[in-house]
Amino acid sequence: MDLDHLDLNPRIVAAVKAKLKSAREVLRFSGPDLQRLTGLSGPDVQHLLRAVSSHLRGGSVSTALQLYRQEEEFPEQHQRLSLGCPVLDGLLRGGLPLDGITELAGRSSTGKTQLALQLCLAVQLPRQHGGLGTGAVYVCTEGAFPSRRLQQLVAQQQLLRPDVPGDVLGKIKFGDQIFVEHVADVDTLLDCVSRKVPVLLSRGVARLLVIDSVAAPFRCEFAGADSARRARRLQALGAELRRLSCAFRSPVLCINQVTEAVDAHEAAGAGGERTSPALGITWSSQLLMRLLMDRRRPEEAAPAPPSRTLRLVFAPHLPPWSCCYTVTTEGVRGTPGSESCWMTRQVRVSGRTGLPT
Ligand SMILES: Nc1ncnc2c1ncn2[C@@H]1O[C@H](COP(=O)(O)OP(=O)(O)OP(=O)(O)O)[C@@H](O)[C@H]1O
Repeated sequence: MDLDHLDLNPRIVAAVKAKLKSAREVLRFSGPDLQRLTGLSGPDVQHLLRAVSSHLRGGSVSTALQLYRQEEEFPEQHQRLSLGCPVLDGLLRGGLPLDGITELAGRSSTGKTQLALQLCLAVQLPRQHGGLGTGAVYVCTEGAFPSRRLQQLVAQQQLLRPDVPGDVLGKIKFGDQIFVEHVADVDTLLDCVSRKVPVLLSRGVARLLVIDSVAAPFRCEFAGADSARRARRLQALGAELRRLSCAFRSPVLCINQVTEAVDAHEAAGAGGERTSPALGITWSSQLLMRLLMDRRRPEEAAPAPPSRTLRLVFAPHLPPWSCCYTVTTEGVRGTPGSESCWMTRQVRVSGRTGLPT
């Protein structure tokens, strides 16, 4: 009997054993109830409760480092959705977190939609290959869903994913598990994420939500004077997306546009950044993680730097990194060996942030 192992006066143990069978049972009663039941005094009952709780807790406190190292014991908590590229997955420590909103921002033609489509295929793979074994919901707010490009990516899966056996890829009907919805305004978008998407997620037919793009309806609908109403709607959207993500342990990927500084003076005002994601601080505060894609135009700085770069702007669990990537017929791939910490580089170059190099 575990009551015998408690570090207590034998008199207290005997009184408890007369009425209860285990230490766990002790915690079902309040202090006064235990006094009535066992006939012990108030201080004796306090000793008893302290001894029982420390015995059941095991007497140890886990540090954050210990929890981090317990990855194998708690695989669910550490599960990620693979992006289908070992370089990008390595930088993201396995891929997208399942709880929270990830934003993928960038200029036009940087490859945001390409990466989102790649994720819609990756999510369908079994868990041992980095997927979640189910489909995706793709909400388009501007333009039509790129079905032809999706079919091309499906046909090229074997080349993009040589790590996945051909028979596993052959069995999956990739095109049948992507649920596409077109919405044109903020009301329809909110209605879609609060009524339609939960049905698909709750039935388990999808575990990834992509919104391409989140900025379009908000930019069209709200003029400058309407900023308070826009902020409220953005908060409502963010709250609903976070609720869905946490309730169904499903990553939410929101594609966002960027605003560009027109001259060096304006860029200096934005911390030296030429581009900044649209929708401002109200939207930024809804995010778990922000990724920024960039692509140099031919007319931009020579000697030519790498033409496409992906940057992790912020994430609570990751250092700030960037890497080069390519977009080919097969999909989006990080360039091996191109990874670097952009914050260190920025501090070295500008020396303005006050952080040590
Ligand atoms: N079949 C393909 N083969 C190779 N590269 C392709 C193919 N289709 C698209 N791309 C590349 O992807 C880029 C466009 O990517 P994508 O449509 O994802 O851009 P985006 O960032 O979503 O832009 P926007 O914000 O304008 O929608 C093109 O610049 C092109 O280089």
